Amino acid sequence: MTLSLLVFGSTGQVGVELRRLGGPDLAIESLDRAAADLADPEACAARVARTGADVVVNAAAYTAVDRAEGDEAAATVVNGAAPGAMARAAAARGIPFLHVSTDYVFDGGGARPWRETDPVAPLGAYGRSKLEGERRVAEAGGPHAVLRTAWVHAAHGSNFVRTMLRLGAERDALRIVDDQRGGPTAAADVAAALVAIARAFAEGRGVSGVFHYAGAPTVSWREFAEAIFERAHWLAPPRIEPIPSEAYPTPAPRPRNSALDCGRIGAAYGLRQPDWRCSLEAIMKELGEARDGVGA
Ligand SMILES: NC(=O)C1=CN([C@@H]2O[C@H](COP(=O)(O)OP(=O)(O)OC[C@H]3O[C@@H](n4cnc5c(N)ncnc54)[C@H](OP(=O)(O)O)[C@@H]3O)[C@@H](O)[C@H]2O)C=CC1
Ligand SMILES: Cc1cn([C@H]2C[C@H](O)[C@@H](COP(=O)(O)OP(=O)(O)O[C@H]3O[C@@H](C)C(=O)[C@@H](O)[C@H]3O)O2)c(=O)[nH]c1=O
Ligand SMILES: [Mg+2]
Repeated sequence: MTLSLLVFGSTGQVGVELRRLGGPDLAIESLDRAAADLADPEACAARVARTGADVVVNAAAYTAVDRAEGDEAAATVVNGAAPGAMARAAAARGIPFLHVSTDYVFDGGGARPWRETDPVAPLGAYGRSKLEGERRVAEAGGPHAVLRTAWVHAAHGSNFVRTMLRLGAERDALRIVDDQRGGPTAAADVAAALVAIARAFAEGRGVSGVFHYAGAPTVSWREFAEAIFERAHWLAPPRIEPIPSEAYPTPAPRPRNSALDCGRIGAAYGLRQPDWRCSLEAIMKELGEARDGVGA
């Protein structure tokens, strides 16, 4: 059976990877900012209200963590009010609404991976705005899934992998935070999980709720940076100096422990934590081939 998705956020990391999954079994209509601006929640809701798609997926968000500190009202419209309005429109049609959220809803305390039942306490405006979205999506009352993921990266877009490769080419040494730990997650793996959940809903096997889904093993940003440079064969790797968070001040504090326990999504949907090292191989291959002009 062909599954049809209406996707908001076609130009983002997850949006691009969702489009790549389209094919005979998966029809994807995706909307960019010009087609659906989440700064206008009612316009987005109206778009949902007239869709013929089986499932709506929101991959759009205000993701500039530091910028959100000085722009919280706008971030909260995009990350809170808009998903809420879209989810209510989906609920009115009886179609499932899939939404993506973040590890930054947690305060980063403790050392064990966070469960969906653990208390949330965001440290900054981005996390607060995303939490608002989670709550409004649940309150809409329709079939829904909120996928909390972390440290999303891809061969395209704005992410830590591309930042490291850019800085690594410019400098001999990098100072990287070593006391924030999490699960790097490839956008392609997030997209595949969203499609699996959408298919489950279409087949009557959907389970509503919040689900954690992040890559394994858990590492620090410093360890992730080293793994990136190990695979960037075209670069002379920079020296990496491990630093504490205090040595890298940012407008928004980041959680120290943002590891996510992904047991619930395994039980509900049979989805296992992806090994980010395998996914990173594919991303580095894509970046290497782009450099070599393969496929250009
Ligand atoms: N990046 C990460 O590390 C993580 C992301 N997430 C969540 O995953 C989801 C996908 O993130 P990711 O793919 O990384 O996002 P990106 O930062 O790569 O892209 C954001 C997307 O949202 C769109 N967008 C932003 N503002 C608006 C707006 N006002 N109207 C319409 N579209 C808008 C952007 O469009 P444009 O190109 O026009 O700017 C772009 O398509 C988000 O919900 C995010 O919160 C969760 C954990 C980690
Ligand atoms: C560039 C750089 C960053 N860092 C640190 C800062 C920060 O703690 C960490 C990662 O930097 P970033 O700016 O990529 O991180 P950030 O934008 O906070 O990434 C987050 O984005 C949002 C959207 C999410 O939802 C989160 O899951 C998470 O992926 O690395 C260094 O220590 N040295 C450096 O040279
Ligand atoms: Mg960032």
